[in-house]
Order: sequence, then C-alpha cells, then structure tokens
Amino acid sequence: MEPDSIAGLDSKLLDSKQATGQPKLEIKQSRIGLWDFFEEIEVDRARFALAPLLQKLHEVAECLPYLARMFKDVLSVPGCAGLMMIYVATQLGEAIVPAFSIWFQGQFLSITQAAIETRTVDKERLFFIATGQLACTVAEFFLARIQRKVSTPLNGRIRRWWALHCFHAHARLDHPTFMKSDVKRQLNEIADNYWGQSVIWCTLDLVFGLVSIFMKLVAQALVLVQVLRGQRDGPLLVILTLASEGIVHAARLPFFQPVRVWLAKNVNADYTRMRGWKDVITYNGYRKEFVAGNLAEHATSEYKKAAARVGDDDSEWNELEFDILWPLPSIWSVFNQPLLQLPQFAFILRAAQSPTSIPLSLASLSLVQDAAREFAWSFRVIVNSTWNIESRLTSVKRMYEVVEIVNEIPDGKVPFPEEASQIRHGVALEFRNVSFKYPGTDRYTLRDISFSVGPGQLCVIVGANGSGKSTILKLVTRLYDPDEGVILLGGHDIRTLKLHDLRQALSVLFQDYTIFPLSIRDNIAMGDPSSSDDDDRILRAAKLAGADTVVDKLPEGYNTYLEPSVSIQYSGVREGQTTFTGRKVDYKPLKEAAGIKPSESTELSGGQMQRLAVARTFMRSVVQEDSTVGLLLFDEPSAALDPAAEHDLFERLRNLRGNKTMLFSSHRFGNLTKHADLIMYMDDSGIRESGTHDELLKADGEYAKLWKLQAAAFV
Ligand SMILES: Nc1ncnc2c1ncn2[C@@H]1O[C@H](COP(=O)(O)OP(=O)(O)OP(=O)(O)O)[C@@H](O)[C@H]1O
Repeated sequence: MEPDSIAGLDSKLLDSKQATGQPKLEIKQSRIGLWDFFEEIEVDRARFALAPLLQKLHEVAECLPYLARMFKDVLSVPGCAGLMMIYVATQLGEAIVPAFSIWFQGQFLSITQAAIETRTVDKERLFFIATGQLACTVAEFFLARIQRKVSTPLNGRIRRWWALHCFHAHARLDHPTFMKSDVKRQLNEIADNYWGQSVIWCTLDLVFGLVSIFMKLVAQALVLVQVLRGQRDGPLLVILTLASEGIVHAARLPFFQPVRVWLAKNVNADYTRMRGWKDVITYNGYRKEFVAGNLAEHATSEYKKAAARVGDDDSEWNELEFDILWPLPSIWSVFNQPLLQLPQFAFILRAAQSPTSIPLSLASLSLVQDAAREFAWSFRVIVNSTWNIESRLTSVKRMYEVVEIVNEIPDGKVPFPEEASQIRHGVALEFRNVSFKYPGTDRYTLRDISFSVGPGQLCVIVGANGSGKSTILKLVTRLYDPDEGVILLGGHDIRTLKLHDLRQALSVLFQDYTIFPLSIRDNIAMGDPSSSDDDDRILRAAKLAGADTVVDKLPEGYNTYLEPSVSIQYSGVREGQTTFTGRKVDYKPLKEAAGIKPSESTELSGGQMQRLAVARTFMRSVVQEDSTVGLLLFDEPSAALDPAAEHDLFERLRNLRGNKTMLFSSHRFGNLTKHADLIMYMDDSGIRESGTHDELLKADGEYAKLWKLQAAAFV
C-alpha cells in the first residue's frame, strides 16, 4: 500500500518546530501487515546538511573529557595497564603488517616481471621477499592470537570494574529517583552489554580501532606511492580506481542515509488477543490460576479462533521491521560492478589507442588496483566508525553522569541520636500538618495530617483500603518527603537528620515486603547488615518470628534460594529428540547426577514468606539487646499469618512496649488495637477519629462500627 500523508496531524507542533529553525516535518502513515506505521519525513531536508555534522562534532568535543577520564580510570584498574599496552601494540602491528605485505607482493611482481624479461633471477632478493612474505603472514597470525589472548582478560577486568561502578550507580539512588523514567533509561543505557563486552570495552575498541585503521591508511598510502614510483600511468589508474570505489561507497556513507524516525502500532484486536493468550501459557506467574481455572481447553480454542481470524498476517513486528531497515536494493546497485571495472575498461581503451604507452604489466595493474581498493575501503571504515563515535562517546559520558544523578531526597546533616541511650526506650514521633501527593499525581494522598506518639508507645492506624496508612510509614522512612508540613522524630525535623542515621533508628516491615533472590539466611541477615555474620542472631530472629520451623523443613535449610537468579543452563537439544544412535534424549540422568530437583525454585506459602520478612525486621530491632532502633514500623505484619502465629507475633511485640515506639497499619482489630496507646481511624486522606480503643468505642463512630462488625463475625 502506498504511504499517504495524514493531513493536519499535529499541525500546531509542526508550526512551532519550523519557528525554531527545525526542518519542516510531515508524518506519513502506511499499513504494514497488522500494523499502522507512522514515519516522520523531513519535507525540506537538505541532502547534506552541515548543521547536524557540526552538532555531532560539538557533542564529540563535549564527551572528550569523559573519554580521557575513562582511559585514566581503566589504566588505574589493577593489571590493566600492561595488558592495554600489549593490546595497543598488536593493534598497531595489525595496522602496519598489511602494508608490508603489499610491499613484498609488489617486490615479488617486479622480480617476476624482470625474470620474464631478462631470463635471470636475483636469488638473494627472491629469498628475502619470500621470507618477508612469510614473516608477514606469521606476524598477522600471532598478532591476531595475542590480541585475542589479551583482550579476554582485559575485557574481563574492565567489566568487573565497570560492574562495580554500575552497581554503585544503582545502589545509591533513592526510591523516587529510581522510579523516574529518564533515570531508568539512563541506567539501562549504561548496563548495555554487547555479548559480554561493556560500554567501556566497546569504546576502547572503537578508539583503538580508529587509530589502527588510520595508521593502516597512512601505511597503505606510503606503499601506494612506493609502488607507483616509476610507473607511468600508475597515478591515472589510482585516480580511476579511487573514483569508482568512491562513487560506489559514497552512496552507503552515513551522511546520505537519513535518520528514520518512526513508530508502529498494532491495530488488530485478534492479534493482541493471540499474543495475550500466548503469554498466559508461557509465563510462570500465570500458571497457578491457569491450571486452577481449568483454562487449557478454553485457551486453546480462543487462541485458535483468534489465529484463524488473523490468518497469514501474523508476522511479528521484528520480521516486518527487517524490510523497513533493509529495503530491496535500488536499481543503481546493478551498476556497481561495471563501475568498479571502469579502470580496466579505461586501460583497455588506452591500450587499444596507443599500445606503446602502456608501461604497466598486468601484474602491476592488479597490484595498484588492489592497493587503491584497500585504501578506499579503509577510508570508508574510518568514516563509518567516526560517524558512530558520537553515540559511543555519549554512552561514556552518560556512564559517568549516572553516578552524579542527584537524589530526590536530599540528605540531612544532623547526626541522630546524639547518644544511643536517647532512643533505647523508644523515640517520639510527630506529624504536624502533613500533606502529600505521590510524584506525578494531582490528588492529595494525605491531607493535613497531625498526630503524635510518645516514646515507647504503641500506635495503630486503621482505615479503608487506599486511605493512606502505608503512605504514613513511607514518609517516616523518607522514601518520600511531604509536600507540606513537618515530621518530627525525637523533636528533630527528619529532613535535617542524616538519612543513614534516621534509617538506622527505624525498623520497617512493608506490606508488600520483598523476599530477595538471595538465600534465606541472607534475606534474614539483611535486617541488620552489621551482624550479618552472626548465625546465632539469625537463628534467634527466625525463631522469634516463627520462621525457624519453616526453614528447618527445607532440604537446604538457611541456604535455600526461593527464587534463584541464576537458572540451570541446558544444551539446546530438546528433551525426547532422537539422536544419531536412535536414543531418545532424556535429561533425567543428568539432573540426578547434578542433584537437581524437578522444580528449580522452592515455593513457600504467603504466611511462611511473611514469617521470613518478620524475621528480617526482628534481626535488628528485637534480637539485639543493644539495638539502635527506637521506632518500629509495621504495615499489616500479620495479614497472611494464621491466628496462632498472629497471636504469638503480637504477644512478642507487645512485650516491647515501653522499649520501642511502635506504629502499625492494620485491618485487624482486637489483638493490637485493644492495647494501643493511640488508634487513628483514617478515611479519604485524613484522620477521621483518634483515641484509645475504649475512647473510640464510646465515641461510637466509624471505628466502633468496624469493631462491632468484626466482633459480630465471632459471635
Ligand atoms: N507509588 C504510588 N504512586 C501513586 N499513587 C500511589 C502510590 N502508592 C500508593 N498510591 C495511592 O495512594 C493512596 C494511598 O495508598 P496507601 O498504600 O497509603 O493506602 P493504604 O491505606 O495503606 O491501603 P491498604 O489498606 O489497601 O493497604 C491510594 O489511592 C494509592 O492508589
């Protein structure tokens, strides 16, 4: 289907673009398979605009200091300087050796020519040339081998250093900053790993490659001059060869290939449904409900119906994209070959006109042409690589910028507490007229919240789903800062306290707690990194949280990984495939030999997982007698626990009363609320009622209503 322009689409935007000196744009729409394809077309695009070239140069210049810094950093990585010197030396060797090879080839041709003409051979020279040629071949072989040998450990060392840099760049970011889409993009960019090669290695390789090819160009030019010396009509042949190669290559040079900006949108509902069903049967996360819902037959029939309606158009976008990126060759490509043979034609014609003026032998003719072609090719490689260098260097710049991203939550300066004894028996918490909207939203999640909890007191927040209970806990931990009002801990505005100290004084269990893809031991230990080697403490935390009985039943106990990040790798041969000897491939013996269970991950129930999460919280706050924690925050800590486990948990926590300040968000009444010093009932972003259990029952408001509702269920 021929593209047709969408009249009036975004015309306002186009006007404003023109006003700022940008080329005028038109958007063309076409249908490719089941996709609507939109592409920007620069209407008045100059064939070769200088401005983008200058812009590119400017960007490259901006990146150069980062490149210098990268070289300095890489050289300071232990063991890299020596390897890098060897690597550079081999690159230079690879640049020069081909020129020598061409020179020896020329010498060989001239000695052959002399032998034919004079019937004598200068044996010494012939031996010298043969040795030289052999030496070149051997040198090329060894240079390539050495380069390969050196590049593996060099890349490895750089990659390790680089991985640490990236790890630090990721680890230092706070929650709102990490969630920003442009930061995510930037982090993704620096994490790019091209088949095990980091951005740094690719950049180094590109820079060295450029230097090497430039040297090759110079060496080839010198050889060409040497070969041409004394050859009449040689320069004419060189010019003709370079011109014909130049014309053919020029069309492929990046200046003449416009940057294509496009998007494609699927417009077929059946295709979307087909893909949806395919995901349902493919991914782990859907399997439980898929099986429980008895969906196999339904899924197959729905998929079949959708596939039938889609018919032959079911190509994936990347199949279709190939045709866009690599369109059919143009008619001009037919003329490439004759164009490349132009020099020979010219020579034949010249030979026909005046045979005596042709001094070059056929051998020299071919040598000169080969050298000129190599020269043209090297030139093209240089242009292409230089064209890409800007994007490579920009990656280097970004990788250094990423560690300078300013966190959204600024650090405070005041150490907290001044003395550990100040918070040993809990710490006071106060919200003063706090209002808060989540970044990117217009609605207040909390509006004008004020309350205060004394040291060692127990406070429970209850209320409807989405009323803002968890958000209060997030603000105390400074995952976010309020838009208005102040939060005080021990009388200090928490924004003034050092973030590390603040978080050290808190212990928090979120509702959507995470079990990290680490061993159970590590998962519990990270509750208190300072005693992560203390197995006794880990065991005690697990026991107090009721997690010990769960862990003891696992074959690998505390070393169990619930969701390992590294999965087992299998050969590409399919289970059940028949081998040459007629054997059916079966992985079972291999699995048994390797001690692999049928399922690679270990599943725990929701309540068992919650016990692990509670154990992590206890690691720092409950187990440790000399705990530096003054405030415990729990968001629905018992949501998944059975009644006995919940009772035990609350019993333990109640024993801490007077020793720690505790703030709970909960939907459960009774166990906790009866003992609370303060209950806050939240609704619609604000605190509607507050007081003790008895006070709120007397008030007979919403809390009393909910309490009676829950109590009635047990009558
Ligand atoms: N990261 C976020 N970005 C935007 N809005 C959010 C975010 N997290 C929560 N919200 C919104 O803020 C409101 C309060 O959420 P919050 O989790 O504090 O409620 P909650 O009282 O703890 O609810 P529940 O009882 O269901 O746990 C909800 O409307 C929720 O949709």
